[in-house]
Amino acid sequence: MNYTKNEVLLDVKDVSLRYDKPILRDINFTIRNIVRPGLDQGQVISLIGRSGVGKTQLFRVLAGLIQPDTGTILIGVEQQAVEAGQVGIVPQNYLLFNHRSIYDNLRLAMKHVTLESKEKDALIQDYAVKFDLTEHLKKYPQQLSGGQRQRVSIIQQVLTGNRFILLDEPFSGLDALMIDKVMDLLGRVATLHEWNTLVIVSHDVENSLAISDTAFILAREKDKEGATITETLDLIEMGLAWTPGIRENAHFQQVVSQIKHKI
Ligand SMILES: Nc1ncnc2c1ncn2[C@@H]1O[C@H](COP(=O)(O)OP(=O)(O)OP(=O)(O)O)[C@@H](O)[C@H]1O
Repeated sequence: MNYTKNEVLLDVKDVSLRYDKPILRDINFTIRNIVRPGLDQGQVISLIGRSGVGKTQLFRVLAGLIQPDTGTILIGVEQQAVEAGQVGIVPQNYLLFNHRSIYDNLRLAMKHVTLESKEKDALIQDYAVKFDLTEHLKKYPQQLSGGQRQRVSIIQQVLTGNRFILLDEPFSGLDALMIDKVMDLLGRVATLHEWNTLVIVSHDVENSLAISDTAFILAREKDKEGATITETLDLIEMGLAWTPGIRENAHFQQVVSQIKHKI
């Protein structure tokens, strides 16, 4: 596979968080800009851990929504400390306004984008065609299925212009067909711009690994409190990244089963 990993896009250093007990401990990882000749290849990273391990807290820290007790999160090529609003978030209960149409929801997402009104409209129409939403633009969120709402929610974050998008459990509550659709969508979002970086927080080992170039396993170590990164999987080096149909691959299934035993 012909690629290089260049500048740092996300640097998480010594992050810890505690409430009445330690939740996150010594979280350290770096995401670099992957460059593939002839492609706008973005980054897709998974943080995988079992229920209750601290994924949602890490999600909130990475999004700048809560301050960790120690550590720093630097984002973008400029490596600035993360602040709420700089990172697109797709939480489990998608953030859509129910009293506004899908078009208006998307339009609202572009509030701070410096484009003329006509250009914003053209961009929405363009994304709607690209991502199968044209027939839904006039509808209201409640008239859409969960999977369709999720697609709108992801596109909404793309339209804000944020290069980083954090997704909390993007596969939960979706049937197999919808999972394939969201995988396809995420893969396409990741190739819209080389700096686009998707960070998936999930307990779903198989689907998370299938879409990622890198995965970090979040778990508790024996006799230690608080979750930390216990393993890093470089799926590119393992020959398991960027391959459609990878879930059928025997080596991939072996890796999935090993990770399921470790979390
Ligand atoms: N405000 C809080 N005060 C005290 N403890 C909290 C608070 N919020 C979360 N916790 C604890 O932090 C731990 C991690 O919670 P978190 O929601 O991050 O887990 P999770 O991995 O996202 O789980 P799930 O997949 O089930 O949502 C849990 O033990 C939880 O009880």
